[in-house]
Amino acid sequence: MTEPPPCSSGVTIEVCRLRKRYGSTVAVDDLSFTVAPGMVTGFVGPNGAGKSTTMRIILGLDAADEGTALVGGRPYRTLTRPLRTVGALLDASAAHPGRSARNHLLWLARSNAIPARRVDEVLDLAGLAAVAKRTVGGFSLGMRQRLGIAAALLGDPAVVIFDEPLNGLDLEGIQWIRGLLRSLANQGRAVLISSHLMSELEDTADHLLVVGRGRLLADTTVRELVSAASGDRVSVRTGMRTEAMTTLADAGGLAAITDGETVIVSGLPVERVVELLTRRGVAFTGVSAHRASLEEAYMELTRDAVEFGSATGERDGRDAR
Ligand SMILES: Nc1ncnc2c1ncn2[C@@H]1O[C@H](COP(=O)(O)OP(=O)(O)OP(=O)(O)O)[C@@H](O)[C@H]1O
Repeated sequence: MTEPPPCSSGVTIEVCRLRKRYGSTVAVDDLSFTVAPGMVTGFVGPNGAGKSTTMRIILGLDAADEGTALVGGRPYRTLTRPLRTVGALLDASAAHPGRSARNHLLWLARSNAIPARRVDEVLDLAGLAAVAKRTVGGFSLGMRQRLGIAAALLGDPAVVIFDEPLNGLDLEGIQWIRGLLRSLANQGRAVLISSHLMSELEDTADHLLVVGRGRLLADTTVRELVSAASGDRVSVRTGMRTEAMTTLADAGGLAAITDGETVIVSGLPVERVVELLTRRGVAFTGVSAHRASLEEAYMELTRDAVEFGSATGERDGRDAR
């Protein structure tokens, strides 16, 4: 058995050996990670991977069966004025439809001893100043997301947690949230955002926590993840595919055709591929180290997670998307 990671306190979010079951469903399975300040950490995994459950446990909305989740070194439930430590957006519809945006934020502010002027600051920051007096019931999804984010930022927290903040937004809304996340991280805050789509996080997250079936599959940077999935493969553009494949296979490479003009070979460095093709007179228009897309890297990781579920007979099909 591997040693449990140290569960020290004092920094941002620390999740340590967390487990949660709902009946026979294992939602979170021995999950450990930390979320560092000054960067955007993407929490990504297929539907049903356990992201929301983990976030709910961190925020004291659900109890773990085992393990600990600390925010700023303490369990959420022991924070006296939680909005001043951690701001969260889990559900954009969690505001009373009959209240105005401003009143919704005012009661939240009062409950955490936050001065009323901060309400106007966050309304401004979220681009809602002009609609502050309108009732939330008439808000579009994008406006509700903005209100949820305004609420999360009320207490000027060092830690920010957003569950699927880009879900269902138009391009303008997505760009706004991306810029906001970047600036929150640049201000030194720890920012944790979830998504079931890797493509959403590609240009947004600095660090990635990839989960599948409640387990941590990767704790890595975008660059490391792509480089691990790219392997030592070399991509060759050539009109002489058969000759290229024979030449490279003769030299010990494992070659495969991917599309009309591309041969991917593994087991040979770029320089050796160029040398072999040149020596045998195989014409080519390009040779480069193959770079996997982030989506490919993600698919590779989460496919393994699905296979794991299938092998143990626990798969319920939700991960197969
Ligand atoms: N309150 C609950 N009761 C029973 N099962 C639950 C409950 N909450 C979550 N689950 C189950 O736990 C697993 C993890 O769900 P969770 O919502 O945490 O995943 P997720 O990664 O956030 O998925 P999504 O991307 O769809 O939001 C799923 O199999 C889900 O059906």
